[in-house]
Amino acid sequence: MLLLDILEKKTDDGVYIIAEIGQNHQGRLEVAKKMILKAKEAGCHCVKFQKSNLPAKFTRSALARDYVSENAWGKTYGEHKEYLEFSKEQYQELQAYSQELNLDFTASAMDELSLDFLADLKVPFIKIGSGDANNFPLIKKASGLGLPLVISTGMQTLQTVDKIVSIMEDAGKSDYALMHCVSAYPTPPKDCNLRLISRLKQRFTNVVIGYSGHELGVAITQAAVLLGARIVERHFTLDKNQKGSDHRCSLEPLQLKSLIVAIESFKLQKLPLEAHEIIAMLGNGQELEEALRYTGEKEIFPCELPCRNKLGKSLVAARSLHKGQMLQLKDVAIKVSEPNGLTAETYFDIVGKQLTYSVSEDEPITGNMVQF
Ligand SMILES: CC(=O)N[C@H](C=O)[C@@H](O)[C@H](O)[C@H](O)COP(=O)(O)O
Ligand SMILES: C=C(OP(=O)(O)O)C(=O)O
Repeated sequence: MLLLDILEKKTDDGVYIIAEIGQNHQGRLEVAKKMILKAKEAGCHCVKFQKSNLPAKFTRSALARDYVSENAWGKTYGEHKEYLEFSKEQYQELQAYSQELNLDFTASAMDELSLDFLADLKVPFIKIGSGDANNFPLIKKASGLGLPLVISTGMQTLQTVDKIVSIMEDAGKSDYALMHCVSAYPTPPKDCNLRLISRLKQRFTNVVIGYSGHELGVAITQAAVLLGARIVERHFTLDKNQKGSDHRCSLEPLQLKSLIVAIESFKLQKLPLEAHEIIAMLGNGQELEEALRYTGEKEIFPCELPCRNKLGKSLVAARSLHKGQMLQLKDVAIKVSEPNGLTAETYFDIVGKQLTYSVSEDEPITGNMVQF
């Protein structure tokens, strides 16, 4: 598999291309199959889905909230997400179909139960999406499965990325990649911050760096490869005008194919190029200049806040907790919560701290509830 060859540094040739089908299948198995076929025809190496166990990923109130949106597939957010989830049998069917086409098949594991589900399915690698990049217990568990990992870093600080790398080091794991990602749909060119790819490569010299892009078009992703990204992930759609939150920033089959043809024409051994060389080569003017401008250290960008508020993970009570109690790890779960609680990266910081309020099971733990 090309991904393993890249992760094990056995080749400096080839960029591994992931078509992120995600939830662009509209909840329909036959659409998902058609997308797999089209991704193969476009020249992708892998098709990827998103796997959630809803009560494990979301709190009850996050699932019960009204989802008033033109992209909603249900009245509540829970009904919407349920509509978009495939069953185990459907996953097996999609996996078998991808295997027939000689295409890697995987999904992002959006909670610990989904991680077990994907490991049982024997996927070739596990994707950890940006929403879980600060979910350290999930990442720790993933690092112990003996499967390669591709970890996105949208909506996170450099400190969080450092922590991911230290979890990998503690697990003795080298077959993993970090993806530069900005979680805004679509990401404006000025927020793409592509130079962070070079920054990540300098800081983590032994780690393969990739790019998971949410911008419009293909030029910025080509630039990411010219900066040295060895794995590319883009959302994929049969038609950008369909209902659904991700279609607009997705690539249609012809666009995806044009991206892959362009990447295949690059002389990878001569990379990375400097920003001015990339602009001269791709000639895409202002958008590319904006995307290649260094706008500072890796941090949570303002354009990512809507996504972080909606899908970022919080600390919640794993059981009923009482005022005065000293918190232990087993008391705390990590979920998307409505409203948000303390962000997931504070998980290990709250051990041994005293609760100043009682909290019911599945309710968020907020900063004012803990004596720091
Ligand atoms: C951060 C993250 O998980 N992002 C994913 C991957 O990029 C997205 O596909 C979301 O699942 C999608 O945008 C959610 O849309 P809605 O809320 O309409 O189901
Ligand atoms: C959220 C995901 O990806 P990214 O953070 O790379 O957009 C995902 O793969 O589910």
